[in-house]
Amino acid sequence: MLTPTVVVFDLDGTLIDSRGDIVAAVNHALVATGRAPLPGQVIVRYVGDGARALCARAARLPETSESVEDVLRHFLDYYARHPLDFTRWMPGAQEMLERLSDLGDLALCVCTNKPRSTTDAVLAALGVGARFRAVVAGGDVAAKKPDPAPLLHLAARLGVQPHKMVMVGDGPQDIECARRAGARSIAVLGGFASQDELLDARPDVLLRTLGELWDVLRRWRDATVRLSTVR
Ligand SMILES: O=C(O)COP(=O)(O)O
Repeated sequence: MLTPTVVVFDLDGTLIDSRGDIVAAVNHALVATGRAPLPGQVIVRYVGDGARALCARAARLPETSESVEDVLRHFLDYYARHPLDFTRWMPGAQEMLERLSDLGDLALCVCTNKPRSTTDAVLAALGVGARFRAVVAGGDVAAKKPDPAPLLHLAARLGVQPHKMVMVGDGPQDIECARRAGARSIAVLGGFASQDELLDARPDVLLRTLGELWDVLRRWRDATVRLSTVR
């Protein structure tokens, strides 16, 4: 087993708790297009497959319907203006990012299905854009997670083999994307997916919070050092 050199984070539900802002933006879009707002706990169940899928599910439209465009436009416009009204770091996320950045020899990246405009707005508002070597957002490549394409795109951009990457995420989309790309996967509880959904996705490791990530990476690193000494 090789030590990972690239740690790729999912954004929504993994690094940030963005539920409040997503719900506010969806409800703004629903009302602006003449629809009734939905309870927050209904909307959060629709998150994970990108903004178009989210808007379509909330507006009860097929994703291919042209009417989704209107809802999506209102959603994106509102979210770009309100990226951080309610959004907070997930437990342990900010400290873990700082600790891993200080290590210096790991490339940190983001791979999110969130659209590029809202991803940029949120990372800029949090003041952490510069911590990431690369960010791939929804729409940057043709397919979204769970397709392996976004992660393979990152691997090519960084010039690393996918098996040297680890994808850290709160959704089955993240785990499947990692497996299909040939990367390792770490699931974190507390985000948008339930524990059962995450277990069904068969991650390599399941964490309660991001605070536990350090130990996992250290153990992989120690195991690699021991193996190379044996050889
Ligand atoms: O916007 C989404 O659908 C989910 O975004 P994520 O990939 O960062 O979880």
